[in-house]
Amino acid sequence: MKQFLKMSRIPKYPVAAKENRPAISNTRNVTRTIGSGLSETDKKNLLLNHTKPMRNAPVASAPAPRIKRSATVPAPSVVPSKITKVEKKSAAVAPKIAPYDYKARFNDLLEKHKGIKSELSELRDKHVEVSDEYERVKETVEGSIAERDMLKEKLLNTLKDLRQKSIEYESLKIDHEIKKQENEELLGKANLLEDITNSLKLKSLEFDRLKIEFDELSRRHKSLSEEAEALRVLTDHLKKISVEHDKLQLDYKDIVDVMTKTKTDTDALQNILATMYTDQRVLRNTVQDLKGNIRVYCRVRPPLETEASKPLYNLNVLDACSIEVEKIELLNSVRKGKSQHSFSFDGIFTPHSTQEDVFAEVSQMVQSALDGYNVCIFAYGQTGSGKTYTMEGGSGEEQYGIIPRAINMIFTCMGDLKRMGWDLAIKASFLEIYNEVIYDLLNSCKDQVNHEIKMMNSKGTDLYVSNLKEEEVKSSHDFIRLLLFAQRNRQTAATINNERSSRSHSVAQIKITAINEKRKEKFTSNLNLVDLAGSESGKTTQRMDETKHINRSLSELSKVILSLQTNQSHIPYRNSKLTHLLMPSLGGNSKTLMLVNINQFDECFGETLNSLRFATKVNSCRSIKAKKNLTQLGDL
Ligand SMILES: Nc1ncnc2c1ncn2[C@@H]1O[C@H](COP(=O)(O)OP(=O)(O)OP(=O)(O)O)[C@@H](O)[C@H]1O
Repeated sequence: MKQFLKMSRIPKYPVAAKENRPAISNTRNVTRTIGSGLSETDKKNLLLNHTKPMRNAPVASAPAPRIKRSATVPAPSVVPSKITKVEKKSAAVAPKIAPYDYKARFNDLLEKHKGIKSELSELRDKHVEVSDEYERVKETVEGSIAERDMLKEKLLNTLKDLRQKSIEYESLKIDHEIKKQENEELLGKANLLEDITNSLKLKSLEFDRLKIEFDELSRRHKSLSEEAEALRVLTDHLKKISVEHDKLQLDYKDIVDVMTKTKTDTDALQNILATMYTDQRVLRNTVQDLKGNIRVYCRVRPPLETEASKPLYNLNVLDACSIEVEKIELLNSVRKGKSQHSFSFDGIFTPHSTQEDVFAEVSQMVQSALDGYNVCIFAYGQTGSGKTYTMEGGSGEEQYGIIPRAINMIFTCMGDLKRMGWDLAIKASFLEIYNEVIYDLLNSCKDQVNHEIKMMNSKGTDLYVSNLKEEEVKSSHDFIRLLLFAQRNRQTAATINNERSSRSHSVAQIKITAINEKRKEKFTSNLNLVDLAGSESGKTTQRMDETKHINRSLSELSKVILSLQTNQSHIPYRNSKLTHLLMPSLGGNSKTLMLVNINQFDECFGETLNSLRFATKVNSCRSIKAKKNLTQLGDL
């Protein structure tokens, strides 16, 4: 009932607006209504009404705090009637105070006032709490409303955007559709293009192949054109040749006739030539026979530059064949006075004579060897008189001595002889006789084998040296190579044995074999080219043995020549290796040429006289006639 009364006294003013509230102490009714007028359910409803809009109210609806709430509060006019009823009811319950008892009634009222006052105070506290809560809720609601408004705006914007995007999407969709169509169209075109590209590729390959074929054909065409041009030129040329051929055939017939006649003439001429050559040989031989089969020439060596200061004896060349040597002895010497001697030979070579001059005379002897005679050419004289220079010569063709010139001549004449039907074979050997021992100069082996002079046949007309190397020579170059090899071998030996080359006889043997198949003739001849050891007497005992051998072989040579001169029945060839070896070249069936080499030095006057005297002796043996070694092939 109390509560009901409290509720009926709810103030007319809205509770939320604190500042607008009237002062509680001024209105007793209002205080009472607020302190006890609200039930718990009302309070809850009141709270819910304030909070509900936050959760459940639509965002768009604005809060309506006071006006609506105040509307829910019962109008003040109604409240008095209700209070009246309540007072009536409570009056019925409370002990009845006598109306006159004012004091009691006053105390009762005081008590009631106190109760109402404490209730009012509680209500005030609660009101404050509720107001605070309300303010908080209000703030939250306002924040939520602002947030809601913001979200609403955002939502609106988003919706706008969405609408815009949707429009754009629609337009994009349309675009996409268009693009899709276009893409499909393009795909179709691309497929078409791919087909076209593929077919173009095939065409390109075909084109390349055709280009290669075309190039090949062009090249062939070009070469064929060139060939055709060449053929055309050839055809023209052939036409000309054909015309010339016809002409030549006619000429050929004439020439064949002429050649047949010429061949007959040539044969006749060849016969005449062969006869003439034979006659010439006979004549040459006759001349040589008349000149003598042993011929002697004297050669005077010119002093060398290094010898310019050496005193010379007088040497007068009297004519082409005679010289006079003269030495005036000093007054204080043992042999005082003038020593003058004259000598005559087949020819004199002065210090000015060249190698060519010498060979011009000697070549007749080489010719004799080519004509089939055995020939021996030897150089005699004291050491250093120019024997080796005369026989072998110096370096360079101009300085060539008799040996290289002889071989050159043989090979030059070989061509002429071949034209006359003679085939020549040349063999060469080189040996050295030192202290009566034969050394093979073509054998470079240090272990020297034993060499003996032996007879070729029972007649004893031909000799050979056992174990001697004999090389076939195909050209003068071959021969020069062998000559140089022999020279080197001789020099090596000379180095081992000092001055051996001056103290030994060196022999170059050239064997010529000629065959004329047509005339059935054959001959062999030996050309011995000898560089004798120095003829002077030994000056030291160390050289005595050598000198003995040299002197012996030279005196044996002298003896042989003298025996031949005096037509002795026994010729002592075998007394020395030298004479034995030269037997076929010195004997009746041979031609011999001796070159006596002399110096013009005063100190050599004695040895010069000895050499000239020996040469004179040899020169006097000229009576025996040489015989050609010719045989008929049938007799071989
Ligand atoms: N007619 C010449 N003209 C120029 N120099 C020459 C002539 N004769 C010889 N000589 C030179 O004189 C020197 C001696 O000559 P060579 O060696 O031929 O003498 P040799 O009699 O053979 O001596 P040996 O008996 O020692 O062998 C050499 O240097 C040679 O070149």
